[in-house]
Amino acid sequence: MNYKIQVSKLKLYYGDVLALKKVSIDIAENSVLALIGPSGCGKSTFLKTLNRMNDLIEGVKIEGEILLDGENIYHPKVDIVMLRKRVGMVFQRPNPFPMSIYDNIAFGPRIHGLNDRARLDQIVEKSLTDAVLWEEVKDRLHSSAMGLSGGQQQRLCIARLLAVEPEILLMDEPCSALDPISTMKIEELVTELKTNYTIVMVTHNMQQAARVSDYTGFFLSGDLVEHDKTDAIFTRPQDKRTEDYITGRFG
Ligand SMILES: Nc1ncnc2c1ncn2[C@@H]1O[C@H](COP(=O)(O)OP(=O)(O)OP(=O)(O)O)[C@@H](O)[C@H]1O
Repeated sequence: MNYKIQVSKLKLYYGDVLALKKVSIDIAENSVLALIGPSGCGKSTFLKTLNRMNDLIEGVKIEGEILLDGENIYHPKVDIVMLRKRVGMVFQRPNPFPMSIYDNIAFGPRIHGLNDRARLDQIVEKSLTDAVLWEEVKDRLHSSAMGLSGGQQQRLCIARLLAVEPEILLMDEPCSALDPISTMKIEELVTELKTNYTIVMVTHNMQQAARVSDYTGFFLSGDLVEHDKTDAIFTRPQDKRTEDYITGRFG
């Protein structure tokens, strides 16, 4: 098995509070890993360590190691802008920029120095096609992205990530603000995207974890209690706490 990310003995402190306690997990390339667990158990904190989003928070201290393609992403020489290009993130609430659909998608490539109009046109069409949004927006590319529905905005945010050709997509409860049909579209999209990307997704919805992920990790109070193939986690968990959680006995 080819591991895209290898996390070993990762600890994260917010000041004196230990929010991640020696988390170790290997994440297979071109797979979907779902992270489940009760509120406040450290899922989002863990997700953010994978593209160093926690570095911005004062008082955060990180120990342990995260390798991306074998290279430590916490090495002082790592270029964080390049890291975030490789490891993109989608948030709970869609956050399009207040500009046109086209400019949202072209934003990243332009920042990275691309200004050729024909090439940008191609990237915009490909990214929107890959995010299964092209057909819905191709006739209004120059209208404001703020006029899209919530579900369309979330797919736009995914298209915006794809435009800079990442390798890993981090998704923090990407469907929590969406209706059931938009949720289904994002789930179908995730299943398609894993052919080309490695995806790590936080979700509160266990049916969603069961539907879209290949692997599932269960967090509790900063511990990664158990991780395995999704099917194994949901049918024969090894740890009593995982079983209690997935059967709804707590959380
Ligand atoms: N910026 C911060 N400063 C201090 N403590 C924080 C910060 N962010 C998170 N925490 C704490 O770290 C712990 C883990 O939080 P985290 O947001 O990772 O949990 P979560 O599992 O994603 O929760 P939820 O499902 O509610 O989003 C919590 O106790 C939280 O209060």
